[in-house]
Amino acid sequence: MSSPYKIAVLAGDGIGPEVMAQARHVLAKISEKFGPSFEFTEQLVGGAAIDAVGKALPAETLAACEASDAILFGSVGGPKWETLPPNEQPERGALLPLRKHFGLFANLRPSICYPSLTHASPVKEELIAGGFDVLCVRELTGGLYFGQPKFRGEKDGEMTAIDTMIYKKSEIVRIAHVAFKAAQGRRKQLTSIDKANVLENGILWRATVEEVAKDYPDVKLSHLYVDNAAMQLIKQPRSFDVVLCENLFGDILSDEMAMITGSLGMLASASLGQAKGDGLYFGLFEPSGGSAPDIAGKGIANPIAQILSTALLLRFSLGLEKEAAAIEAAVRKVIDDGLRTGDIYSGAEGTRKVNTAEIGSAIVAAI
Ligand SMILES: NC(=O)c1ccc[n+]([C@@H]2O[C@H](COP(=O)([O-])OP(=O)(O)OC[C@H]3O[C@@H](n4cnc5c(N)ncnc54)[C@H](O)[C@@H]3O)[C@@H](O)[C@H]2O)c1
Ligand SMILES: CC(C)[C@H](C(=O)O)[C@@H](O)C(=O)O
Ligand SMILES: [Mg+2]
Repeated sequence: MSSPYKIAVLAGDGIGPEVMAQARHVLAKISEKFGPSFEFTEQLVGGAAIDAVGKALPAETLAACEASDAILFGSVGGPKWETLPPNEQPERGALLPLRKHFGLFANLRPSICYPSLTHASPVKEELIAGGFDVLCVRELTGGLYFGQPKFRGEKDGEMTAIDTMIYKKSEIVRIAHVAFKAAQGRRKQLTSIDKANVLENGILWRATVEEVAKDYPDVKLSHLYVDNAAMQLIKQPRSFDVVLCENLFGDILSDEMAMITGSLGMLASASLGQAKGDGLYFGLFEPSGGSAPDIAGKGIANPIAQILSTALLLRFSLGLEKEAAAIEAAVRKVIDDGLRTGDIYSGAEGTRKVNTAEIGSAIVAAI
């Protein structure tokens, strides 16, 4: 793979376009400073696409993604489209089909609270003194999100809803390998999450992860039921390194991890398929949070999750490690310098409240 790299840009709805603008400034600076060039194709997705062409994932958008090296995604959804039939809504009509279409089964959500930001976390500061750094590895194309049958309607004389949780062993094996390999490159500790005391899925999940663990004797594996995990994350956040979850549990626990770092606006994510021959991955890179209708249009959203997702794109899909690291270092510097969007501003001494564009410009300048 070589420059110019092709990136499909799907900004979407709500704060999506606002934070995406800052990510684009960051990429422009990366080109200027380090040399790689990018070819962007901006495409409609989600509610914006419904409004423009009547479909959450237009064929043209999908074709542009297929012709790209990676997808940079903003966020989709919002109250405006909530009354549409479920399958036509932005999330189920665009985001889930994109994940499934490209086989993006591995969702990495690095949850990092910089030491200078611990005051913004709702957990007791002494519990994360020195920082918090946990990687959530979430299975993304299975479980309740996609299992069939799915049904909502009249059954046995009353309204009934059915969602089906299905995991094949092979799906658990491949995501477990991702998590163990990630742990090997970190603090060598893996916590696997399940509900094996109640769910058949949980029993298969735990037994399969135990089997895969034999290939990774250097990684210390432990298991937690998901309810206990939700509690332990608050009680002793620093006891975690890599956390492996099925799809729904990972969705929920990753928002919790994001709050430990101070805000959902800090949590980046990479959704990856199988590694290609060159060791790189086709992927979709997006903030873990949504379109934030409550703050959209005000220019105050935190663009850091989008900017850090862009760094993950450079690392995993393009192999531009030095450039990715430069973005991450710039974000850390700006946080250390005390700049804060409203979601991470607590009035602490030495900090200053800024808007989306101001923190974006500061990150560009720090690169
Ligand atoms: N990947 C995605 O596109 C994605 C992810 C999650 C939710 N959604 C959709 O977004 C819509 C709104 O969902 P929701 O309100 O439950 O979740 P949300 O993640 O949009 O917002 C939850 C809370 O976090 C805050 N927040 C999120 N991102 C922020 C940022 N960058 N800076 C500052 N604050 C931020 C919001 O202001 C809000 O208070 C729904 O339609 C939902 O389905 C989309
Ligand atoms: C919008 C929604 C479908 C999505 C999910 O549940 O996966 C989001 O919450 C996320 O965390 O990426
Ligand atoms: Mg979520």
